Amino acid sequence: MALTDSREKIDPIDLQLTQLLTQRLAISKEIAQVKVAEHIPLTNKEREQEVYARVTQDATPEVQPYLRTLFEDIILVSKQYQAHQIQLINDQENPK
Ligand SMILES: O=C(O)C(=O)C[C@]1(C(=O)O)C=C[C@@H](O)C=C1
Repeated sequence: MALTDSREKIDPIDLQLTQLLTQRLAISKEIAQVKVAEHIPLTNKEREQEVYARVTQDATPEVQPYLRTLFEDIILVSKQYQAHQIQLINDQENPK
């Protein structure tokens, strides 16, 4: 199969992933707002382990470690986004 054919198959998948990851980040932002309101820590390691277990459970052993790394990165970015949202809320509540 030609390289261009494979790349044409990847492109719509990237678009879907972008849409889904954007939705995921929007939910992450909602969670950040709840965390500020209810004084809950940003990181929940137990929840992260649950996510890794669920997303890898039906995967083949060959791709499992790659999915794990992907989701570690997704959660890392989710937490960076939450930290930024929390900072914005705190700045609004305590203007300098
Ligand atoms: O479930 C939460 O508490 C979240 O903030 C979401 C999320 C995630 O992106 O999946 C992010 C940070 C936590 O450490 C665990 C999970």
